[in-house]
Amino acid sequence: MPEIPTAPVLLGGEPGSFPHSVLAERHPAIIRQVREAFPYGPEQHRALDALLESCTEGVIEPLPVDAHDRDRWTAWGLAGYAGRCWFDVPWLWSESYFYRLLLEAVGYFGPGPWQGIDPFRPAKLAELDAQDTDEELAALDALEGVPDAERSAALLHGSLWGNRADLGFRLSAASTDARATAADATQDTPGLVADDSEALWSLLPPSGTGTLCLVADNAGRELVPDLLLVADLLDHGRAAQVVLHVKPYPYYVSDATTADVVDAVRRLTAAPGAAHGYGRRLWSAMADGRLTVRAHPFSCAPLPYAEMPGDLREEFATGTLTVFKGDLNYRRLVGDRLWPPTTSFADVTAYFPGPVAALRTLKSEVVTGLDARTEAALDTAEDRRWRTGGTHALIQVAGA
Ligand SMILES: O=P(O)(O)OC[C@H]1O[C@](O)(CO)[C@@H](O)[C@@H]1O
Repeated sequence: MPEIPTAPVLLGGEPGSFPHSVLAERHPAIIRQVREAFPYGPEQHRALDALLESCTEGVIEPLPVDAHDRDRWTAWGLAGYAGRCWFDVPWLWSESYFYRLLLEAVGYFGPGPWQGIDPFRPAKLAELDAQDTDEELAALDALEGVPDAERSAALLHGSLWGNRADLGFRLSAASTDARATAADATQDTPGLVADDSEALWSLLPPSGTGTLCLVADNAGRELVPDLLLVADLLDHGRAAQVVLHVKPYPYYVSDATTADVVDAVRRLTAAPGAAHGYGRRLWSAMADGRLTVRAHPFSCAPLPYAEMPGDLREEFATGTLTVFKGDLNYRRLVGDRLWPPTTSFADVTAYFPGPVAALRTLKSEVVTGLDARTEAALDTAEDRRWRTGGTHALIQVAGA
């Protein structure tokens, strides 16, 4: 029997560590940002005050008794974690539950007039409306007439590096330039620390029969290039069907929901030039069922994908390829553990029920599948910053 590798689960308790800074600094900053984004009433301000106190100095509070998803969270570990310090439980769990309680505080789950109002929507829309987005869309015109393989590769890289568009990440990266280009990687270290793109293309041949499951990450300037890639794969027969997995409710600040997919497709259809054509084709693909959107509750679970429920496992099993976008999905795919970076990506994703790929910029310390030379070069050039700075990326594939 093959040995299943393991490594310590990331916790948030060590002062000075990256997870600790997320819990101690990023979460209070997110509460501030949300408070300033809407003219909330006194009840919501009081609830946000209470959450701030709880998540910085208090303990994990249970959900209200009438919460619609109390049983689900109990099954996801709340029963064992309620009453414990936020910093002492798995980092993935405390981050995830923080977003659940933030939505509770602003009345997102209702009942009441604030039900369904996404507290992160103003930031998401600002990003979609930014001039940078216009420029990125205008650049699509130059791809018209380019050979298929070249255009598809450009769109794959657009989707990959689009993962830097993460509004939560930028709250902590404000002092650095989180939008810096791939050329930021020093001369001795590659922008792409692993590149299995050939294996990825081999799983999506232009035969027109495959189903791609794309597990989306951020809305706005990540989702737009994801959708452009989807349109390209459908247009050129590399996928007959695409299932886009989004979050059932706002999460990790900028994670995409169905409303964000609608905004992104509308943004494309309203654009001039080639972008408009991509938007129209996506619209048609949604209308005739080639592109469907899925919002499974487990997409917002505080658990690794190794613990996914049977229905989701069956769904992924039917896909020709499942692509996980972004840092958080990567953490959940490989388990949120401090792996030695040379741990095999194939070994840690061996539980997955079909071919699987990760497209991700590195924004947390979780990484697998590097070769020893690359790891050593990165450590020498950048100490540990390469793991969290968002300036490096990877394309990894298993089960090809
Ligand atoms: O949007 P992404 O790429 O999933 O990144 C989420 C970010 O949030 C974190 O979980 C920290 O809050 C990091 O792992 C990552 O930087």
